[in-house]
Amino acid sequence: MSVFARLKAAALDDWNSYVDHAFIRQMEDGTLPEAVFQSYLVQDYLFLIQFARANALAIYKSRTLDDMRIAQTSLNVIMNEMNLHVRLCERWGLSPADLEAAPEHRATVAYTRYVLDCGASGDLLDLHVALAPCVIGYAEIGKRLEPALLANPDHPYREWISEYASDGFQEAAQASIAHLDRLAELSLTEKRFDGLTAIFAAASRLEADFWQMGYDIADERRNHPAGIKPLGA
Ligand SMILES: Cc1ncc(C[n+]2csc(CCO)c2C)c(N)n1
Repeated sequence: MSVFARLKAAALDDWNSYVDHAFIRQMEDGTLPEAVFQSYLVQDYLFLIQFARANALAIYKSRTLDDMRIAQTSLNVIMNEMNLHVRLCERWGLSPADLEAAPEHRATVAYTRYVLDCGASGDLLDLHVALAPCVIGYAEIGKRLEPALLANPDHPYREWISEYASDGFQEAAQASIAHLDRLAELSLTEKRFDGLTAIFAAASRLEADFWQMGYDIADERRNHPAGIKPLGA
């Protein structure tokens, strides 16, 4: 059993609250309101900037060139992934500069700084366990949503789904599962497993909160159309 499979089994409720969130179900059947998706995507751009930093931190925390290359590859994947955000946001009249200038929502701050702190205060295994729900979860979600895309080529979220269902992302997730096993061989003890499960469970819950944030920003906007500017507007 891979370390990832053990972590997922140990934190299954938190994992499911993330990969089976209402946001994913509504995306699957195409009923996710566009305003919710938009709010999510703007924050996700800001999230990716911080995750680029987390991968830079992974290079700093690496002791071998192999570990460095893995973080470097991940950084490249993130830079590519941001093109999707730029492309989709352009259609709503938002430039990359607009995206970068958007205020971070508290859910974005909570998740990204939590991961960065796992890496700053822990070792490379702690950091990669904190990063695992992000990489592996999105690949699992992409695969789950792929049939909806095949059934409807005009699916409103086709670009997003095909990005995460793509071979590139599926391979990145497999590489991440294998890398966790290699890191664990060096430093995972049974005593450490509970602490790593706590990190994995927390990151999964923060992913679930990230989906929820899309609805919260859209609600805040609806309730204060011209008034108080909500966080992450
Ligand atoms: C909230 C949130 N969680 C996960 C991802 C997906 N993701 C982020 S970085 C990366 C590749 C790193 O190797 C992947 C797959 C996202 N976009 N937004």
